[in-house]
Amino acid sequence: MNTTVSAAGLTVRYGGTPALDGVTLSLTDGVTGLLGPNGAGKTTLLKVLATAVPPDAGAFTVHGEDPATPAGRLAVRRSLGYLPQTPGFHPDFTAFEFVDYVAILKELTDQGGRHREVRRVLDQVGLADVRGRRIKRLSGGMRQRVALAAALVGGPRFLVLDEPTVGLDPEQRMRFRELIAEAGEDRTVLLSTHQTEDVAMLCNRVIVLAEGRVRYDGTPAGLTARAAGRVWSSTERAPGARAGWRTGTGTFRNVGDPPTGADLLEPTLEDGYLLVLDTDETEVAAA
Ligand SMILES: Nc1ncnc2c1ncn2[C@@H]1O[C@H](COP(=O)(O)OP(=O)(O)OP(=O)(O)O)[C@@H](O)[C@H]1O
Repeated sequence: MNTTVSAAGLTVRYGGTPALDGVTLSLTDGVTGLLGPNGAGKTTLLKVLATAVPPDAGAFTVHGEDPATPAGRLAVRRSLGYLPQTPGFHPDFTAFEFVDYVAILKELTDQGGRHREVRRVLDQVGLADVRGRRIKRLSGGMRQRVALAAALVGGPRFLVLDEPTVGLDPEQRMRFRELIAEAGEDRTVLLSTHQTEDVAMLCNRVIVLAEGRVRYDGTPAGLTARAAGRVWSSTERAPGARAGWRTGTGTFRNVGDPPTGADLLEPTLEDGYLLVLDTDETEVAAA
């Protein structure tokens, strides 16, 4: 598949401390999940790729455009949809007014066409019925959908989503998965999340970031496979476990180094993620 976003050596330092430490990656169309512990640098990476923060070192291109140049930056911004971690809503705006405002910033100048586009994206995220309601009167899940509509307006080819499913109930999260999967069918989506389940269910690729560096870059199945033979069940707390807890059935579920003859269980992507964070090794699948 064609590379749409290509980055090499991206570095951002805050007061000398690197938040991003030489990140190299390339993205294609589809949904790529970005996982990492708190403070790993996920939001910083997304801000750089969304051209909100310039890197201190390294470079990247989006659809061949280089945002280090003024013309390239404009071209990247025109093809970008960004859902930030804390969308800056004006609470007195209605859902329609907010998305329309973002559409104006995205230079959709023809009012008739723009209003049609705003109605289209609000419809797409299931907010057609409440588009005239003030944002302060919407639920948290509805506000997230307004933010997604704002990211989708204008049909961007590169979508950057920073924890879009945080705080959503299971039904809303499933609805979001549908929308994100749909968006990824014909564009590049980079999705930062703490929900390993979201990554397992909708991403074709996953990048794990820790301390500003890429620790894993490959398929979700490959990340899950990292935990093969390393998850087991026991009746007592296991000393070799990196993590272990008593489940609802009364037995312990352990992840780590099992004893010989242990009762092995099917690993999940979360198990693989946990074990990747435990090592200093880096695994990057061939592009
Ligand atoms: N504006 C800033 N000034 C100083 N330090 C910052 C700033 N923004 C981020 N950092 C630091 O950079 C590091 C990476 O932060 P970042 O927000 O990118 O991580 P994250 O992976 O998104 O974390 P989380 O999962 O908690 O959202 C952290 O140590 C953070 O404290």
